[in-house]
Amino acid sequence: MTPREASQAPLEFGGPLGVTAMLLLLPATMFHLLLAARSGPARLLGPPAYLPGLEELWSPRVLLLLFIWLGLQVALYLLPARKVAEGLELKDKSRLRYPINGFQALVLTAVLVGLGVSAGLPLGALPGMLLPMAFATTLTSFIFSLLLYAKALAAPVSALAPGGNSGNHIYDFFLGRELNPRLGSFDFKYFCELRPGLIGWVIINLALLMQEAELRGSPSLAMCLVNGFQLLYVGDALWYEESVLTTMDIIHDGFGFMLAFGDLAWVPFTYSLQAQFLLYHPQPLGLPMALLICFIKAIGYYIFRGANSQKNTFRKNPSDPSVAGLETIPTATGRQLLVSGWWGMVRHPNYLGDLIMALAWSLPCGISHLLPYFYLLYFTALLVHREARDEQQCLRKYGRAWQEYCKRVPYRILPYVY
Ligand SMILES: NC(=O)C1=CN([C@@H]2O[C@H](COP(=O)(O)OP(=O)(O)OC[C@H]3O[C@@H](n4cnc5c(N)ncnc54)[C@H](OP(=O)(O)O)[C@@H]3O)[C@@H](O)[C@H]2O)C=CC1
Ligand SMILES: CC(C)=CCC[C@@H](C)[C@H]1CC=C2C3=C(CC[C@@]21C)[C@@]1(C)CC[C@H](O)C(C)(C)[C@@H]1CC3
Repeated sequence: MTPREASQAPLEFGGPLGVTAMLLLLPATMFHLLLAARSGPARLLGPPAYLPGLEELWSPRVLLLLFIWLGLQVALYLLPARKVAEGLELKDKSRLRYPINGFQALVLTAVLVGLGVSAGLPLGALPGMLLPMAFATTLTSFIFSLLLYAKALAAPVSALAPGGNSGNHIYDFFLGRELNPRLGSFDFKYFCELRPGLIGWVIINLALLMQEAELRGSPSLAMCLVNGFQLLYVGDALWYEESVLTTMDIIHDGFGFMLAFGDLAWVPFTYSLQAQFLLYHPQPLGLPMALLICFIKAIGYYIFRGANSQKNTFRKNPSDPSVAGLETIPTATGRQLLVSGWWGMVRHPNYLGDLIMALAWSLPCGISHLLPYFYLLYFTALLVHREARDEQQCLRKYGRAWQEYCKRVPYRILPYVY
């Protein structure tokens, strides 16, 4: 790219040095967590009990399994959809079209896995394959991101993301140069964000539950709660699939290593950490505590769903009766900002609900180890950073109206605290 073409967008994630560190640290952290979960002490901090050799990580059979999985999800994505949604307007004033059939893909995957298991598919063997599977997925994400980078070299300037075109190769490879890389109508980012990793996560959880039942006669209450809560989260994401079209990932971020690795490897292998931990470290959980945890999950889900649906309904149709009575601030762009309802409580009520749910996912693992709380810690850091990125974008987009909103709603995520 010539310097003239390089975008002037401010560098994020600590610039080239920061993203180089993340390129190495993210996969290293994922493998550390996988090893720690199966080790006796299950320490989050401190060195792993051992370092696996290449023969433990590399398996052509597992790579083939991964490709079968990706192929299956591509096939389900290509099935006729109940609806085709339009994305937000792009720089060149066009709108992309997206199939809405993610929930259907989840149900069909469940049916296929169910049929497979009843025909003797050894799903309980999956937990023993997590290390080589994570290795194959990391390698695939890396090669995939290189291909995306190469593809973006031929993309028109209007197709590039605002952030991933600094001219620094490593930085742009990490953030992603092209906003919506596609092959025909197949959208790589949209597909990866919601399908193979997210559905793979619940399949890994289920495999861990089945393995626990094989080892101990029946699945534990803690394992059932973790499975149920995370299945609800994934089911919700796919049921409300259309709302992903207005997230930062789709409308702002390019598709590079961060999202490719995040979607395909990080989500299934680290988000299943609580279930991995429970397989190797069974935790007693009484009914009263289980009910309390369900209550916490329900509060988190109520806030998360309420806030996301309220904003999505408002953005789609501000005169919808469920949002028409809410107080708003007009902006110079013609759009309005909500200042009452969920979005009048804090500036990111959906993050608050998501964090409360994250707590409920860890609590069934007891309080003897820090490891199952990794997701809560990582997610807090991710959302605090994401919130700061979003606020900068909103300030650029809405100027004074955003400043007025910040004055009216002073707290970001947690009322009276942050
Ligand atoms: N589990 C996980 O790993 C992750 C989960 N998430 C979840 O994904 C969901 C989406 O998050 P994300 O994409 O970060 O952002 P949001 O859904 O919070 O969207 C932010 C956008 O909403 C609009 N907005 C902000 N304030 C208002 C307001 N007062 N009134 C109307 N519109 C407003 C602005 O866009 P505009 O005005 O242009 O519409 C802003 O850019 C969240 O629930 C989050 O918790 C996110 C990251 C990771
Ligand atoms: C540290 C690292 C590897 C960064 C990459 C971050 C990604 C893992 C996340 C960025 C935004 C995400 C979203 C979801 C999953 C995690 C990633 C990809 C999401 C699909 C989870 C389900 C939710 O309901 C959601 C659809 C709102 C959400 C969208 C953002």
